Amino acid sequence: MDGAFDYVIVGSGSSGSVLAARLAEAGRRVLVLEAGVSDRRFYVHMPLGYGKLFYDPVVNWAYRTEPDPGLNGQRDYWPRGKVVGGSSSINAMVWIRGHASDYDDWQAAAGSSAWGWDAARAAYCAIEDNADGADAWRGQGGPLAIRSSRDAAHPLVAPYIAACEAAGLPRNADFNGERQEGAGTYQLTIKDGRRNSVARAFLRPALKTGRVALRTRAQVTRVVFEGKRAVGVEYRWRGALHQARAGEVILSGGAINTPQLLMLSGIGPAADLRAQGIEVLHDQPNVGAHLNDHQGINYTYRMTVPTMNDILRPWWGKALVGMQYLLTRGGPLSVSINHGGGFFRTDPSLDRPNMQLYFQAFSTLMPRDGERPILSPDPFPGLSIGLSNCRPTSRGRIELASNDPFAAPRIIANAFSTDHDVAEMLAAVKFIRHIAAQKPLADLIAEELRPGPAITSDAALIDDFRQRSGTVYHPSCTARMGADPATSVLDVDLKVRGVEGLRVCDASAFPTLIGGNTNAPAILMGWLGAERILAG
Ligand SMILES: Cc1cc2nc3c(=O)[nH]c(=O)nc-3n(C[C@H](O)[C@H](O)[C@H](O)COP(=O)(O)OP(=O)(O)OC[C@H]3O[C@@H](n4cnc5c(N)ncnc54)[C@H](O)[C@@H]3O)c2cc1C
Repeated sequence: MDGAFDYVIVGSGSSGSVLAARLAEAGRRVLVLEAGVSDRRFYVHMPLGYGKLFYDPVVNWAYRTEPDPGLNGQRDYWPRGKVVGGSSSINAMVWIRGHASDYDDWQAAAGSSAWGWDAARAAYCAIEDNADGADAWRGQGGPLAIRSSRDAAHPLVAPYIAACEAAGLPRNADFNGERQEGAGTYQLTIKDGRRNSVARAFLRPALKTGRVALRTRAQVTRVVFEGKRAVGVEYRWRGALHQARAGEVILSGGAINTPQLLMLSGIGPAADLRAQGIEVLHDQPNVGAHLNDHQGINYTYRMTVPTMNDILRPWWGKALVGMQYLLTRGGPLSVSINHGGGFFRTDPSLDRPNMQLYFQAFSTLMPRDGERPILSPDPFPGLSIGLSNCRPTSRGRIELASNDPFAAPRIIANAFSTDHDVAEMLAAVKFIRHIAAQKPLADLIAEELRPGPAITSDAALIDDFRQRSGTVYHPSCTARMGADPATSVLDVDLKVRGVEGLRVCDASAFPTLIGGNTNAPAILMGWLGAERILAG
């Protein structure tokens, strides 16, 4: 497999698979090395298999953060896909582009319209095959099937949206349309009742061209350099170390593994590398820095009417929905866990939403440390209204814990480490209660279970979200792109500054965190990244 490739891409995730497909489409020969396993697994394809994948170490890096003072000293659990398709093969399938102005922020950081909203919008329209058809905002005919959860929505979604309206949040039929703010249902990367990962939509068709080779269970251990030029990678496959050479090396290992791999290859903060016994090739303090992630929390209610708990918990219900799924590819197992959602502002003077809502017509009162799968529904009718912040100001970092490439890096999340993030989350959780207090939803609620009616003061609410919140799985910016060499790792063409022949293309390259879920922007990164790479 050595020698004949124009590019070697490390990781087949949201960015890497799209990049591979686009480079192959342009006639280039690409080798994709993926540390994880094949995605040909039932629970990857069945949308509600999400819960089964959440803690499964076979398909999941299953990271733990360092004890986080902002989360009352707890170690948060950070799942990441370790499987073909990367995190797009284990995620909750919500398709959100983010706010248009997020891409103005990218343009400003990159100093180039190549990453601005006009470019992003055109790319999204080309990427999408939206079942609702094309309009000024949506695309149709692209490789990635998107469909709204509207038609399969649980009966409780309607009272939820009506309650949001009563709370002052208008109904919104398309969060990816002209206006992000409002309440409604999500668009999902689901096709014919099956998860539509990047493996399904991009990589598998690309493999058929014969210009892309994929090696699974192949974990890259370092980039191989001749002088300061990257000429290939070293990887472990079937118990032995191998080398793959290519014209260029592109790291698409995600926001945790890419900075780890850069540091293992001698690119990172010099003192930290030396402390691990790694020879410094290029001193780059921004590698692993600027870690940016969304924090989320659920408020959980006992209902007076049936929720999905009532059908998903009993054995006969499981059998029923299982049969329904196998026979028709429909029913509760064919949808995302997120039945509804929304975006709102905690302060009307803000110029864009700063909070995202998730409505789930079931409850799990999920424990933090995985003693129980998250889809083990509670033995009563329950539902959850969750939210996460859009643009937190807290910053964490990724550090090497050791120079062993098979050891997990240290994740220092630093959640809620700024007064800003605490204040806006406090305002946000109060708004959840405001929604739940509105008719017609309020009439269906028996009681608030978490945090519970005893938690009312600001101090108690803050302590509650420090205790119960956690990542919503969107770590980004740890090898970020930017026009300013003093504060970024990559130039506008995604090239790693200070060396030759090496680029990064994944969520670690985001200049700033997008206000919404990160699969769409990671796919966009692969799509637009291919254009930068093909331009030279
Ligand atoms: C549980 C969960 C739920 C989520 N829900 C949503 C959602 O509903 N909507 C949404 O938009 N986003 C969601 N996300 C986030 C979104 O999926 C990610 O932001 C996005 O997939 C990241 O893309 P990426 O290309 O940066 O990395 P990934 O997709 O994670 O890909 C990285 C790939 O590189 C491989 N790799 C890493 N290191 C190496 C190495 N050394 N050698 C070889 N291969 C390597 C990994 O195994 C992986 O396959 C969720 C994420 C998770 C984990």
